Amino acid sequence: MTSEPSMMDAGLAWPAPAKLNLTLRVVGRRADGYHLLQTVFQFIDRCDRLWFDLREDGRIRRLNAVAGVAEDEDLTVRAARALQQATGCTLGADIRCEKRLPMGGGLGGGSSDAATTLVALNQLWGTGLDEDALSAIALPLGADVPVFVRGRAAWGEGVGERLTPVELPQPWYLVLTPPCAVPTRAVFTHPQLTRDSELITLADFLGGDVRNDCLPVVRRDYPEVAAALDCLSAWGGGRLTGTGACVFAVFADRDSALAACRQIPAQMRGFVAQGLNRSPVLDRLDQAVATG
Ligand SMILES: C[C@@](CO)(OP(=O)(O)O)[C@H](O)COP(=O)(O)OP(=O)(O)OC[C@H]1O[C@@H](n2ccc(N)nc2=O)[C@H](O)[C@@H]1O
Ligand SMILES: Nc1ncnc2c1ncn2[C@@H]1O[C@H](COP(=O)(O)OP(=O)(O)O)[C@@H](O)[C@H]1O
Repeated sequence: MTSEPSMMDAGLAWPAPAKLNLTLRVVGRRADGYHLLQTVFQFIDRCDRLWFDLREDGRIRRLNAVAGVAEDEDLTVRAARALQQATGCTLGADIRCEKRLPMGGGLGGGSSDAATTLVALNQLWGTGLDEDALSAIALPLGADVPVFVRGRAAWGEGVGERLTPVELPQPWYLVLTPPCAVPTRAVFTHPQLTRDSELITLADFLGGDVRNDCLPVVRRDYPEVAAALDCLSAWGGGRLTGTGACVFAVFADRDSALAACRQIPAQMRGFVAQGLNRSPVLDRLDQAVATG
């Protein structure tokens, strides 16, 4: 079990934070198969880290390997190319990404890497797109990418692109990372997935209406996730983020989260992190703007 070091340790890196879905209701399905959701996104201070070196020759290269992800499929590379295409920018970049967030974990790491690439290169290339324009490029890369571009905790509707910023408490979370990946697509194509949850309002969520419609099918098909959920039963029960595999419990302060963390069986992996209503990528952008 680990706790996140301060962002001050990140040097010149650009952070790509994880998100948690504090609730996730599947309320319908579009003609193209995408599901309509009601969800609440909050960031946590656990991040991938990215570095960008500009190139004059227009090439986009990924310098690190990512297990199972070819360079051309990497969301950082796709994001950079999408920004080039949208703006006609002739500059390129060498991209290095230190992966710290599990893939297929429901923490949105790949989506966050893509968003950080858009935000960083828009600044470093001087392409000058505003947040709305960047979000429009973000959405085709993944339903989760716009919330990371906007960088504010949000009530999300549609496929997750209709975002209303929300100010939430910023508690501490114990996040368990079961040793399995749950592909988002596998959950959304599951015949037993609930797809007709009643619509609620943000006020209902704030009043305690919290659920994740993906949980029953994920719990049943992934015993590693079920074990992690059971581990958190002593702390009010585990909750699933996104389509999983990661699960979390909520704590009022860091010490209680760390104390719970110490009681988790040694073979169970996880970490303690704080909820954030503002993404650290916005602070890094401010810093880049201030230093030119
Ligand atoms: C479910 C959520 C909740 O935050 O998170 P994750 O568990 O993936 O982190 C997201 O909506 C995921 O967003 P993201 O991971 O960007 O998904 P995408 O790449 O756009 O879609 C992956 C696949 O999931 C399905 N999909 C995704 C989103 C959605 N609203 N309806 C869907 O049916 C589609 O089949 C799509 O081919
Ligand atoms: N830079 C990247 N980091 C993580 N995953 C990536 C990346 N580029 C592409 N992917 C693909 O996106 C998938 C979803 O990754 P991720 O966003 O981390 O999980 P989730 O959608 O469950 O939150 C991965 O399984 C991988 O195939």
